[in-house]
Amino acid sequence: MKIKDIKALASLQGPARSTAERLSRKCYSVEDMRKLAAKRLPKSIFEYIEGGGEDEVSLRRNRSSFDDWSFLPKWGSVDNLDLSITILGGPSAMPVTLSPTGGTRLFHPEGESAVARAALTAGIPYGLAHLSTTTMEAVSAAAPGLRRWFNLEPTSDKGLLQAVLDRVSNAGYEALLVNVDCRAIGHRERDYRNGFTAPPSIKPKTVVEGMLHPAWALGFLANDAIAFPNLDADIPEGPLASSPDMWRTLLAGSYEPTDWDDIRDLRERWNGPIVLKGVVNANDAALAASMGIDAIQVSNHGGRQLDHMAAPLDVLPEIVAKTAGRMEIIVDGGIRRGSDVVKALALGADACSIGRPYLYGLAASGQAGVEHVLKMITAEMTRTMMLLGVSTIEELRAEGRDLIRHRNEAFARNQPTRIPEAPLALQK
Ligand SMILES: Cc1cc2nc3c(=O)[nH]c(=O)nc-3n(C[C@H](O)[C@H](O)[C@H](O)COP(=O)(O)O)c2cc1C
Repeated sequence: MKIKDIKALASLQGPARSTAERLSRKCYSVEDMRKLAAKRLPKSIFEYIEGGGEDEVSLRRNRSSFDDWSFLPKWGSVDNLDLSITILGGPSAMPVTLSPTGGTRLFHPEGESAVARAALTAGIPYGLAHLSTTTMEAVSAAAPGLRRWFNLEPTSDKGLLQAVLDRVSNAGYEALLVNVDCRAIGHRERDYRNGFTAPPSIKPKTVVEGMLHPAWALGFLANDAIAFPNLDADIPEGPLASSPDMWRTLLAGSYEPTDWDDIRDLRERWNGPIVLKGVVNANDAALAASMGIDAIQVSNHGGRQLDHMAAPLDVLPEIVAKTAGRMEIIVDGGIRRGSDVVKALALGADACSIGRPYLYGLAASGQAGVEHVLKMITAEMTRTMMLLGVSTIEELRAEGRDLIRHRNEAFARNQPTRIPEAPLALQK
């Protein structure tokens, strides 16, 4: 080889000029971003994101359910590939939304505002947690123009409920995401073992963890203490931010609708769309549709609540059949690739939602990290649809069941239809 050939081969890269460029050089998947987040965060904080309830069976199933489905691509032209959809009466650049996550400033000082700006850049809706660490008004101000949904933890006190609904509406949130899977808090044993409290309390272990993760610790100490300001008006006992037991206090029950009457009541009070989040039971989905609920988010809370719960993808076909187009269906839990979104849509979902993937991005690199995660998912969806042979989401959903097959279905098809006769020699 001549010197000039070697020179042509050597592609020396200069230093990255922006965080986005740095990420695009070293982060090719959500899993890569997860590893970056794991390096940046103290173990107890990272495991708070990662963990699930009890033995984490729901958590693992969420992921494995996607591996059970295989693609059957079709050959044909793919023109003007378009990922955009209409969901809850408005546009989204792709069939992905950002699911609410409480305590977000624990992971990065810019917290929910950074997530909101990234969602705006990507052109997709963001569901803000009632237990967010930034006020709903500040998130609105950070990303005007963003389609904002609010994750309501309803209270049985109707006066208080109405005050929260008025505040949510005044702050420009168009839809409510109402939890129906949090009547008790899941037993997240990683958190207990790690001594995780929110806000983090200072123990010798916390100091050591902070020293080992100086970038996180500096950001954490230089910014406002973690608090849940959306609750300020409605928690009579004062600043929950100072109580290490606040998660348990909050989720002990008083914020959950006790039954369907509360959902009916909410339907009458709120003019915009309502999404029930945490439905996996097809009968509940049908009941919600009959009450004029606009959508459900089929979800097991990312495996963080009830363990041994069905994976959303596994129950999706049944729910789609039972609701028969009467409501929109969003699916979350275990989505880590654009191809996962394509699978859920092929099975009849209208959109998917993600939690941990965008938190990994946020923890690793703030707004740029969330944007990079969304760019990767967009690129993966685009590539998957191209290879599958579909150009639009409408086409994907219409042809869905012909383009995807469950492993048990494939196995059943390959089984002989009758038991073969024994060879003559053995019949005697
Ligand atoms: C750290 C963390 C906090 C969460 N907080 C909330 C919350 O406040 N309200 C809620 O409805 N769901 C919450 N979720 C669940 C997500 O909205 C979503 O259902 C779940 O993360 C989806 O699964 P995935 O993380 O595998 O994408 C939280 C999830 C995580 C990881």
